[in-house]
Amino acid sequence: MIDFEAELRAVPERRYHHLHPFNRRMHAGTLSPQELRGWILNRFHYQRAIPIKDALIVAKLPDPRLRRMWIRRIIDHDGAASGEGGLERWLRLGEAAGLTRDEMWSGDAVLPGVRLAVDGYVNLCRHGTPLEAVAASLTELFAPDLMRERIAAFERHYPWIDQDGLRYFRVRVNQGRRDGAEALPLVLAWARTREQRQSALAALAYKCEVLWTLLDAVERAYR
Ligand SMILES: O=C(O)c1cc(C(=O)O)c2c(n1)C(=O)C(=O)c1cc(C(=O)O)[nH]c1-2
Repeated sequence: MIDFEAELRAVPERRYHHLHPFNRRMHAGTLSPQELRGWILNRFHYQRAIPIKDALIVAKLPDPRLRRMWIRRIIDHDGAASGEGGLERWLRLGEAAGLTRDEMWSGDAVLPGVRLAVDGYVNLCRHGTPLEAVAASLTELFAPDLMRERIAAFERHYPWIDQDGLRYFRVRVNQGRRDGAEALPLVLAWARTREQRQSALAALAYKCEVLWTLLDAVERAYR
């Protein structure tokens, strides 16, 4: 089992979007305001799809304990009431960078490649097994460290974005750690056969490609 965990962790080590040139430039401080706004706007399209894919996962879980665990992810993003939650915090990030809520909610300016990538992730969760859908979320084992670096990079290089706008990432660091710690044991327990392990590894690799493709599209459009 240790070996399988190492195999799982090796996928994002090689292919997660922290390695993407656009992300490297973000952290080096060389993105223009227009590029950053383009990233935030297109990432909102990803963010708004997360509670939808999580609802698809909840519908596949046979056990009340697991459904309770996974439903919390939907609340994390949608909030328990209007004006709360991760989507709201992402909108505030966008506003701090000079975007309007209408621009982000309308989705009019979302790039075609980003739409396809996000559809790909949602459809994996719609049509895949619970094992594949949960395995795909395991990029979250890597997201918290990336976000901590991102917070430092924003504070240092993009001071024109108000500190309050960064709350999305500050809150998300701990949520992501908890999500990853919850999902990993499920994947390790469910993937018993070689085929199941292969399907989990393939789903995680696909998810890395979704995130990579999103940055490819943004990099090309706003340069
Ligand atoms: O900013 C990032 O680098 C990043 C990456 C990821 C990820 O690895 O998919 C997520 C998030 N952020 C995020 O904010 C988030 O809510 C989230 C949910 C999920 C998921 O697959 O369930 N990934 C991510």
